[in-house]
Amino acid sequence: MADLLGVAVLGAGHMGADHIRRLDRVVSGARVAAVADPDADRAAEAAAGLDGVTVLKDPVAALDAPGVEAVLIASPGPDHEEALLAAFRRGLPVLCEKPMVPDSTGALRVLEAEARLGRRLAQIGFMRRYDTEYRRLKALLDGGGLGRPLMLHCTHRNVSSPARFTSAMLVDSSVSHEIDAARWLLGQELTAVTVLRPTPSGGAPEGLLDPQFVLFETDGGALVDVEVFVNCGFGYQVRCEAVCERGSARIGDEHTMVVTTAGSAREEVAQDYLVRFADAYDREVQTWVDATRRGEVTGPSVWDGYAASVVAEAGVRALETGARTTVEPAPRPDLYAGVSR
Ligand SMILES: NC(=O)C1=CN([C@@H]2O[C@H](COP(=O)(O)OP(=O)(O)OC[C@H]3O[C@@H](n4cnc5c(N)ncnc54)[C@H](O)[C@@H]3O)[C@@H](O)[C@H]2O)C=CC1
Ligand SMILES: O=C1[C@@H](O)[C@H](O)[C@@H](O)[C@H](O)[C@H]1O
Repeated sequence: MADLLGVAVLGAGHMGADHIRRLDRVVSGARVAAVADPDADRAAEAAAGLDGVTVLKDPVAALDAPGVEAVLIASPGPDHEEALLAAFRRGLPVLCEKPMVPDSTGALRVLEAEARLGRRLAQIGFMRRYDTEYRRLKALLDGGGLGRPLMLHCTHRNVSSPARFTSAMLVDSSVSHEIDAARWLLGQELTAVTVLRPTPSGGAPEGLLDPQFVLFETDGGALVDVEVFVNCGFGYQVRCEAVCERGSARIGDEHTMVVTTAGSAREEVAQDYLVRFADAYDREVQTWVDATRRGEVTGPSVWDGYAASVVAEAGVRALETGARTTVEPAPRPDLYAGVSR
């Protein structure tokens, strides 16, 4: 391996451009070796000023560009499967943004492909596992001092949703974070889901079912509820309160700045995930680079990505039918026994 890990970044949109900046200027031990985006202008803009980088339109060709030793996938979710399978064929380590693959059949193909290799190559971008507040909550729950967790109450609000955001994406893109966080925090699998939909907000685009109220049941007898509201208009708010037998703990209120002026004080609310989770993304990518340079794969696994897709797909069916829907995952391959829960 070269002194710096050569990374191909596929997709140079919001997340891809931010990860390119991070690889170039924030994390140590890596460099951007290739940038691919079908939108050539976007790729060129994101790669501007970087030395020794190949800029292409074809994401698969980027994997064969000079100096590429690892891949960061930041294309839209439905494009992840092709990129993951192409990386696996070349034996390249991957950090893949969430959702790993939004449809569970495609996610299963990726799971089976990695299991056939017999070794882990991919880490999935559930960055909340690297957030300081989430890690404190996880340590508290694991410590057992508050007793058994009974419920998680979660809030996930975005100022506005991107163009082409669908009602299903509130579940399989936005709530995919809570699905992973709940599995990780509780160490339990989500077994059933119900989605309720109030009259949509007047601030939501025509036809978008926003907000939604999602209720999960777990195999450990806990309940997880999520208010997801992606056009709330006022701020990016992600909260989680764990209610346990002997106490409760809440995260999500810390990321703020209190501004005092002219006789009053007001709290500023982060406007998007790039601000709220900046530290988490930095830690996630640094951890991935360090592990890759050691020849290891750590963090959320392809099994975690698959599990999130199966749960989210049941959630989308629950949204469409209004019925409580059970989650029916494929068996967990031996490769993932005991991995990162
Ligand atoms: N971890 C997190 O908090 C977040 C994760 N994401 C995830 O990051 C991924 C990208 O999302 P955004 O950057 O917000 O989308 P975006 O729409 O801003 O950018 C996507 C880019 O991918 C390009 N693209 C389309 N097809 C491609 C392909 N086959 N190969 C390579 N590039 C392709 C598009 O031209 C566009 O430039 C998604 O999986 C999304 O769910 C997005 C926001 C936050
Ligand atoms: O992953 C993300 C986006 O794709 C999603 O659209 C947002 O709702 C989330 O807050 C953000 O973290």
